Amino acid sequence: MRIRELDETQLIESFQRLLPSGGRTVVGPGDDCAMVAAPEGAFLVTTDVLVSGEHFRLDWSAPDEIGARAAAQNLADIAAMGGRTSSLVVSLVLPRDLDVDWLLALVAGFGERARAAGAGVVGGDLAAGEQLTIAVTAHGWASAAPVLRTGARPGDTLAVAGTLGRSGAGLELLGRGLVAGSEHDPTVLGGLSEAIQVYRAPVPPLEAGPAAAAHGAHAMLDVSDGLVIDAGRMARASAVVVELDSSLLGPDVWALEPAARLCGHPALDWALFGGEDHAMLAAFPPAVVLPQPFRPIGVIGAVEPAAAPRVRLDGREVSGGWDHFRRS
Ligand SMILES: Nc1ncnc2c1ncn2[C@@H]1O[C@H](COP(=O)(O)OP(=O)(O)OP(=O)(O)O)[C@@H](O)[C@H]1O
Ligand SMILES: Cc1ncc(C[n+]2csc(CCOP(=O)(O)O)c2C)c(N)n1
Ligand SMILES: [Mg+2]
Ligand SMILES: [Mg+2]
Ligand SMILES: [Mg+2]
Repeated sequence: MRIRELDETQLIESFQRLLPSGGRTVVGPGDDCAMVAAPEGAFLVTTDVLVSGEHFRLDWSAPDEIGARAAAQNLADIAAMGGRTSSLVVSLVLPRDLDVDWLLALVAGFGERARAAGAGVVGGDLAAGEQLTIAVTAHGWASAAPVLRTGARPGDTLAVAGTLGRSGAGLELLGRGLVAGSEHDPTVLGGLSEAIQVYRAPVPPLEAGPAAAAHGAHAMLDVSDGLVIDAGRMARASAVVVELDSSLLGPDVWALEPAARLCGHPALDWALFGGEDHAMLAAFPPAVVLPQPFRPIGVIGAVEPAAAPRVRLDGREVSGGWDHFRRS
């Protein structure tokens, strides 16, 4: 069945059983607004939009994976402040010939990730349009002070929780046709399946966010556009130099080697420049024992007189990463 055969009310009703209400929802979908219990501590809001062809492709991902990814990247932004998500709203622009079961699988994938994070899906909006688009807003709270991008200090340890470069590698494998995307077989090409899986539906280490906050992290963000470009954002916001140590990126590089051999370029490139794994990148005071699963990947340095905040890899300046509007 195509969605043009249903009306809006029928569609929304078919979503209901797929969406968690969450522990803080007072009024869920159905009224002019949802009502969510006001949080203690800081109230957090973030939004991210996903556009077919730009963030996902219908022939590369299953609908539940696209839904899971839409939830994951918004949940990761709340976690990257040291917070937890209370509620999500999700607005969909849908081509009229979209298959109803396909759409319900997307909504189910979204709902499952929200449920796993303890968040309610409390509303959204629907419109018809040519380009399938998913716009998500997440609301959350941080019980301690939120961890901003601005607080990194010289001497801090730079650490990461989660994977780097897997999504970028998966994207390249799919883009080069090295995986039968449409067959959707996770066993294809054995060791490469992790990269493809992370591309299709990343699993950010959400609990690492609040854990970092509880351990006194000075600064944090999630790696959405690439380690180097996102570390650069921390560097500028904090007016520091981020010093990355390539020897500490070993676990990511090793995991990416099979894909790198296939694609013919260094695995390190994905770890440095690949986006969308949504790892947590944080600066910790030097004496802190890092909370699980953070691992050190560098240090924070001071900006020299007349120099600019920047990122260096093994002492050499480095730049690059994903940008929606500039393609090199
Ligand atoms: N259209 C906009 N209007 C106002 N602020 C914006 C707009 N787009 C982005 N911003 C703000 O700019 C900042 C950076 O946005 P960005 O989307 O790069 O962060 P992010 O969501 O953490 O990363 P990503 O989108 O790559 O996951 C955020 O604080 C965001 O709210
Ligand atoms: C089909 C397809 N082509 C390219 C990419 C790569 N990509 C898109 S957006 C983005 C960064 C984060 O985006 P945002 O800032 O919008 O969250 C990256 C790495 C993809 N995921 N799917
Ligand atoms: Mg964003
Ligand atoms: Mg972010
Ligand atoms: Mg981005």
